[in-house]
Amino acid sequence: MSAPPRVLTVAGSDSGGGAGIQADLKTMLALGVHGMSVVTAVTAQNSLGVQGAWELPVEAVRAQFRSVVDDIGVQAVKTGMLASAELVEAVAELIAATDAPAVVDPVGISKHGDSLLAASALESVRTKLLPAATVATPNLDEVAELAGVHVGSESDLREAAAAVLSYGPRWVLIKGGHLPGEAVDLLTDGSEEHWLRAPRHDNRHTHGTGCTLASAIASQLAKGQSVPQAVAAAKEYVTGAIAAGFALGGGIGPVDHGWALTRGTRGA
Ligand SMILES: Nc1ncnc2c1ncn2[C@@H]1O[C@H](COP(=O)(O)OP(=O)(O)OP(=O)(O)O)[C@@H](O)[C@H]1O
Ligand SMILES: Cc1ncc(CO)c(N)n1
Repeated sequence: MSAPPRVLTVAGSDSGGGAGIQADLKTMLALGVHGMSVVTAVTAQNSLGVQGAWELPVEAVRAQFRSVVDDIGVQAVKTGMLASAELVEAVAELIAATDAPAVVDPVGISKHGDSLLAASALESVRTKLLPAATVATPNLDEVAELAGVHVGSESDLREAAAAVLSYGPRWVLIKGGHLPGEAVDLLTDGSEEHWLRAPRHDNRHTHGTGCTLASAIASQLAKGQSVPQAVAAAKEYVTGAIAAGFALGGGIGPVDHGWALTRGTRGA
């Protein structure tokens, strides 16, 4: 049997299983690629928030990356929580030296407002990580932090995209998920523009949406799709996962990564 496309996530572990490395690997399984991981940090996390976070040494991150790339090879890379300036710079160097496309989710804070990136790392994200990205996928808080653009409505998304593109990613996907109304995102490379729209699901169980979307894009790129095709397919997948999100613990539950695999199989 031929091997499936291989996708590598470079991200933090979420002990609750809804975001981070765990969301990435589940998404990759659901989309038919072989998922692999470089762990950058370990978080103690659940539906209520982040109770603790510990970074791995930069050497451990480099070694994991080299082990995967030198032997197994990758068709796409996704980055998520990178925690510190030192890790951001090391990962930026590693992905810039790899031929595979890189989807960079510039994770800043969790849905509960817990910081997952040191303030001192923002400049390295702007000058080292974003230039190495094939697609950068900031949410509205990350656009404000990185580029100083405050998006209050859909009409501000173009300005936000232009500001992020000025740091050098090939494409940017601005996620308008935090705006009221339709869930609208803008994908552009500065010449083409693609507006992605989905109905807003009135479901508070949205832990892991951003990680899931970025991993889905990387999975579709690894299968050989173009960036606009990969983003459209990923948007469809994350919308289904949000619609099926479920309550766990006492706070915000996860999206359902397996929604398309398990329909009708969750009974007794
Ligand atoms: N309630 C919702 N209904 C439908 N789509 C949504 C909803 N909330 C977010 N989305 C979509 O989910 C995707 C992820 O966007 P979002 O803005 O939630 O990412 P994020 O803030 O980075 O997530 P995370 O919580 O993982 O950091 C986008 O395509 C967005 O439009
Ligand atoms: C480890 C990790 N990465 C990313 C997110 C995104 O919010 C999170 N909550 N936790």
